[in-house]
Amino acid sequence: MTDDDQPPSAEDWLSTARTLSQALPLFQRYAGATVVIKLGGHAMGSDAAMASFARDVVLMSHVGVNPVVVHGGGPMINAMLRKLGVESEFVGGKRVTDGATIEVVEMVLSGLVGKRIVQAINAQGGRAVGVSGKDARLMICEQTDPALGFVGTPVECNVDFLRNLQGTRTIPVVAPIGTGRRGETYNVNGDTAAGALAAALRADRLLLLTDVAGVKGDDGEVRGELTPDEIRRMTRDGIISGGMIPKTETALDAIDGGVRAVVILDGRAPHACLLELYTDHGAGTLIRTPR
Ligand SMILES: Nc1ncnc2c1ncn2[C@@H]1O[C@H](COP(=O)(O)OP(=O)(O)O)[C@@H](O)[C@H]1O
Ligand SMILES: CC(=O)N[C@@H](CCC(=O)OP(=O)(O)O)C(=O)O
Repeated sequence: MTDDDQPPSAEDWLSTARTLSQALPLFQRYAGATVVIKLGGHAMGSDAAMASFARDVVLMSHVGVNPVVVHGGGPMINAMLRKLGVESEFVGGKRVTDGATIEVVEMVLSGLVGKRIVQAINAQGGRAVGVSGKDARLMICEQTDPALGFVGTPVECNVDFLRNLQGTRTIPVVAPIGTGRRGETYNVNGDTAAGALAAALRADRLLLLTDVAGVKGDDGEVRGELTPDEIRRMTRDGIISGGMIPKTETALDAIDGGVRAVVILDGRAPHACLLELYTDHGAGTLIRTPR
């Protein structure tokens, strides 16, 4: 408060107290829950948008949620590969990753992108640490397909390490880089990594933040809720295609693996995560098995 500021009046205090007492039961909703948030490269906007995302994650942590952030960074990898003159192509939504490419992928994800998120969260008063699937053998992978080179599928996730961090209210920020049993480095699709970690943690929610408002039906309208059967039918009919396929596949695998519900939502929308968790209408498309 500066010398010129008036202290808040009793009415102001009362009004704030009323708002807080209304908010408290709402925040009980996810107290103690584990929420895995996948922040895709296309959902990472300006510094202001990143700060807003970070504020939401810190608020979640303050009200008792255990957030685990898993990030992508495809566009940032593309930019660095271009600068270095390294060609790369995607097959089935995954980057064909040779020996030169994996070095750039690891450098960009673990170095640039991960630390940008860590710094943003810490600047908002949170305590974040950046790790990759290599740290504490968090994500052991096998090669997905020899044709894709160093692309890995997680086969073992040692999440005790994440639980220990949660015990000290530290927010893990995970880069989707895995390690092989013989010490290889693997590039893991960010959605796949988030789904595998969410399943291993038996997370209450997996939020996949992307650049569309949710999963759209054949009329172009975003569906508020879909069941795994509806997702399978829409994929068969070609209504779900392109970059949405790895997301919905991740959602189905995560639900099979014990995650209670998955939400695909627009990470560029202000307070997307808070709106999803703390409003009755939620945000994006909720995917879960019918109760
Ligand atoms: N049924 C659908 N509903 C919404 N988006 C879809 C659908 N089918 C395909 N898409 C495409 O999937 C894209 C999201 O995937 P992608 O761009 O790879 O996301 P990210 O970079 O966040 O991982 C959307 O921008 C959209 O073009
Ligand atoms: C195997 C594979 O494709 N890995 C991704 C990892 C980053 C990622 O998934 O980033 P987004 O979430 O921003 O798309 C890649 O190399 O681009």
